Amino acid sequence: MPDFDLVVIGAGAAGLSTTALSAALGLRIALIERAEMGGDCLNWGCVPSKALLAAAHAAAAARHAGRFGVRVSEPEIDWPAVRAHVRGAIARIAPTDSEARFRGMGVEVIRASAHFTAPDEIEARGRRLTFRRCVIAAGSSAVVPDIPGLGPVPWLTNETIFDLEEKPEHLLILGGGPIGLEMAQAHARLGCRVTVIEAGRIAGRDDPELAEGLRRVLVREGVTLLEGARLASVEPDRPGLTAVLEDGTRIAGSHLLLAVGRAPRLKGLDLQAGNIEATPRGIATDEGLRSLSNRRVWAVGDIADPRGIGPRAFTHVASQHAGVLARRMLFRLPARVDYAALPRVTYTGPELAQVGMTEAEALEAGLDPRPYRFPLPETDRAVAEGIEDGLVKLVVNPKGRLLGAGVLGPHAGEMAGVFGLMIGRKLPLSALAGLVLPYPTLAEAAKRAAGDFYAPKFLSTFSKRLVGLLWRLP
Ligand SMILES: Cc1cc2nc3c(=O)[nH]c(=O)nc-3n(C[C@H](O)[C@H](O)[C@H](O)COP(=O)(O)OP(=O)(O)OC[C@H]3O[C@@H](n4cnc5c(N)ncnc54)[C@H](O)[C@@H]3O)c2cc1C
Ligand SMILES: NC(=O)c1ccc[n+]([C@@H]2O[C@H](COP(=O)([O-])OP(=O)(O)OC[C@H]3O[C@@H](n4cnc5c(N)ncnc54)[C@H](O)[C@@H]3O)[C@@H](O)[C@H]2O)c1
Repeated sequence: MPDFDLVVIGAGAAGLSTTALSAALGLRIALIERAEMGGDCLNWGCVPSKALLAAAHAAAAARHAGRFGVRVSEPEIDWPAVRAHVRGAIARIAPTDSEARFRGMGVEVIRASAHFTAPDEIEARGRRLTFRRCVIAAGSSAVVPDIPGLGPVPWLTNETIFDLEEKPEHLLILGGGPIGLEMAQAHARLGCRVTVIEAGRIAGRDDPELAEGLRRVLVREGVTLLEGARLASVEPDRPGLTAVLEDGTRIAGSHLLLAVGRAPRLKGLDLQAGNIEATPRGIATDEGLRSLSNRRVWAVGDIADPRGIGPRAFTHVASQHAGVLARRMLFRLPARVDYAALPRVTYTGPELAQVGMTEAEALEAGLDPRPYRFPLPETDRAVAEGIEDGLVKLVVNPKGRLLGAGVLGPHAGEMAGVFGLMIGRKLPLSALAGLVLPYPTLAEAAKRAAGDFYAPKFLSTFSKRLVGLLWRLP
């Protein structure tokens, strides 16, 4: 008889969702966490970044109030108070992820580092635990690239940037993905000089038209974006550092944030002892998240690398994984991860939201996509609120099925749910085109874009003739 029905390694978003579901269904569980309960999302990811952005957006709103006839002077940034707001947001949410809450569910929470000692055994804090099933939810951490001179430079990652006691004077950010862009705008709006060094183009996974709109906003707000730029080396300075690009450009900065992607936390798990196969992208699983080599073991969240699909580092994916696991591992029903309707949002102002495929991805998949666009500033709500940037772009197949949708606009992430529902439930585009939306809302742009798909048929010569004929009837 094993010690536990289930051992979960990692109490981040993925491990906690899995544990909560399994505990509610009566399993005997050990949850092992070596650092903070709540993992990256609560402590060093989503929550602190969104809290910092909220402070930054408040500063931007104050700066722009003048155009509505509301005059305020340049906002003063009280950095310790901003930090207190960030810490406060974490503290407010922490009880939900706490050891006490999970102990209350009957879970044994062990605060230690876990590693495999056998295919059905784990060791934590010198204690050996046997299990019937094990779920690896050890997450990912920031990639630290091999850059000459990086050693002596005090670089930052998401695990340290939220603890800076003083506002950075000139923040250099390596990488223009979601982390780089969110941190760039947050710090720029809070009064720091910011330079982003991006090897490709910013928001490289998002639709280029939407990324272009975001680029304009960031540049207007004073962020220096160096795209197609390669960092050759860094040199320590007192204070700060100098970044040297391959073309010889030298940029002096006070701090350097590394935001060039994530790597799965495989080290220290002793996967070999557990007979668990892994790739550099994570634990190799089937599409239902079960290890390919050890059938007692499953992987969820950032560390899972489902075959042919690959990892996706989002908190909502961690919850989706827990749902797949519950169906497959607990109820033995067929279930697999499916990202066809997956939303992702970069929480800049404006937000950049993408659901499902971009036009380029649909083209690559040979789906003959048709793009339909509507600029947000053309909606009455945008006019009333002085919104000058934004776009809705729908990617539709020839039969009128939504394959993907992108929105650049204020609170764009709030529109993502509707698109996710349409793609996930395979609703025809007419469902969106015919939707009665409250007036005036920015979401009307999505309805107008959908309407353009039907406009040629609706306004055709045939339709006009038909109406003409019907009009003559008594
Ligand atoms: C700056 C930033 C902002 C983000 N913003 C968003 C956002 O707005 N929206 C969104 O959806 N996603 C966001 N993400 C991504 C999101 O945070 C991750 O996808 C999510 O946290 C992954 O959850 P996880 O449980 O897989 O991993 P983690 O949260 O990393 O949890 C894994 C846990 O396992 C523990 N662990 C590791 N190894 C061991 C071991 N051997 N023994 C015991 N414990 C171990 C770790 O200490 C950790 O607590 C952001 C990420 C970052 C870095
Ligand atoms: N709002 C959100 O949902 C949110 C926010 C932050 C992070 N995340 C998650 O975390 C993941 C990681 O984010 P990220 O921004 O670190 O990684 P990323 O992989 O999304 O982007 C990294 C960027 O760095 C660039 N890059 C890589 N090496 C470089 C180098 N040597 N020099 C210059 N540029 C280089 C890449 O071209 C890319 O544009 C995201 O993909 C996402 O899944 C989500």
